[in-house]
Amino acid sequence: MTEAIKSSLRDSKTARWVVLILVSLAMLTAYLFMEILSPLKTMVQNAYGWDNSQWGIVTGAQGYLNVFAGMLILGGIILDKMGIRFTAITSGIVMLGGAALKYYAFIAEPGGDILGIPSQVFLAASGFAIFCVGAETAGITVSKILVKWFKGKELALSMGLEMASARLGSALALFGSPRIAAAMDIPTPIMFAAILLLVGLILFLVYAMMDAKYDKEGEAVASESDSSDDFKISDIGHIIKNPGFWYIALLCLLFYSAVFPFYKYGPDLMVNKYGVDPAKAGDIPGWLPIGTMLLTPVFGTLYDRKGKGASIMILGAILLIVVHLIYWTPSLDTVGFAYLAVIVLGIGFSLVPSAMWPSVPKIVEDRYLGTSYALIFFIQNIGLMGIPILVGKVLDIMNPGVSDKLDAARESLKAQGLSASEVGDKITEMRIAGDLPNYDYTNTWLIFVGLTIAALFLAIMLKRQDKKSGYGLEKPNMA
Ligand SMILES: NCCCC[C@H](N)C(=O)NCC(=O)O
Repeated sequence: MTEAIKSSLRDSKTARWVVLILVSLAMLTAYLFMEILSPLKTMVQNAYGWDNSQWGIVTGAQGYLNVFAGMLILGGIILDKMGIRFTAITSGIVMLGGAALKYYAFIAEPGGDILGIPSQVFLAASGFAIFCVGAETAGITVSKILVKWFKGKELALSMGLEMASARLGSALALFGSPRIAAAMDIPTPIMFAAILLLVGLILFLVYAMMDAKYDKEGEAVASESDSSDDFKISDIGHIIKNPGFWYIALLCLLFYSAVFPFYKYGPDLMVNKYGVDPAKAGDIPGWLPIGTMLLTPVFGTLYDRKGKGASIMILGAILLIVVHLIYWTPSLDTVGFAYLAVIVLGIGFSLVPSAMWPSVPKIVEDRYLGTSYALIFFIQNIGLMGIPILVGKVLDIMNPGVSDKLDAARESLKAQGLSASEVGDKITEMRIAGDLPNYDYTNTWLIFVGLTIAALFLAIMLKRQDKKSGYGLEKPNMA
């Protein structure tokens, strides 16, 4: 390896793998924190008395700064202007800062209101919004890192493995978080995840040292200054004139809105509809990222070799409709159906991204690629913000009085001097025993059904546009 380092760090397979491991593990910690609260919805509501709208405010915080303050776009510009090392380390620090604020909201249990929102909800949402700025920026930075080190080598493989590692982070959060919370208390898994983010930041620092060494060799200058991946405001005008871009960006919005918010509400659906123990609420949704880790590279290879990208997206959207119809249908209320649906969701959630992301370069010119991905993520974040908020609001409207009954029980337990954790446990017991009501998700779940039907419509439109414009989405990627 020493010889290889002397010739060029990038030429060393070992060095490339070290880079891949460093950034993949850093992204694992980011995705882990992203979902650390998701499987705790039932517990959080039982312990702190949040209604569903407040849950939506916190889990939808992903987009507040990324969309409204344009931080995702700014992150892209910073990446291009300040470079990979600065952006990777800064995004690590931003994620950690946001995570610390979110942890504070749970450990300090601040009383009172901020801007008419309970302080705990406001601070948890603010922390998550800040964290998500760092996480999205880290995501685009890592893509650029992989291009820098793997272009012309094992690029697709490296991207697939990095994504698999990120998915593992989501799975660990979904399986682990409720167990830790049940054994200790709600703030503890959040604290563990924040500590892991610190490890992620250290990994970015180690990477920065390797990157600096590589840049010193001079070879990287040409590679990093390859402007095809850069974000440029002036490119936006060209991109938005392309109808194919709109079909794929809107498909991305609808499709991801039907999947990522499932992490935020799926565990609570498992408790309320399927009677799952809240300490295992994330177990069934947790199979989704595990399934996608295995299947996405398989479908990616299929697309590379056989093509049919637009058809794959149509099939993925159809599967998603089936999934959400299963979760919606009131009579399909046994755990077997919940597992069946999550398996089908795993297949759908592997099919669509494996065809969607590699299709973008077929629709937009290479020189607009960096800007296009940033814009697609920007549009996607509108859904990742709006859908959790909408679902929470509709769930409250569809379940009049349920939150009030839970509140009344909580107040009387608090008056007996019980801590938030003890109150939460007691409320959970009473809900399991049927002494307190559960939330009925039936009507609310139609939002997800509607999103997937709209996604199917867009996938069909994309295929038609492909025929018209000759993007080559149905053609293999490999010659
Ligand atoms: N809850 C994770 C949000 C990640 C959003 C990110 N912009 C993204 O789409 N990444 C690709 C993926 O499939 O995770």
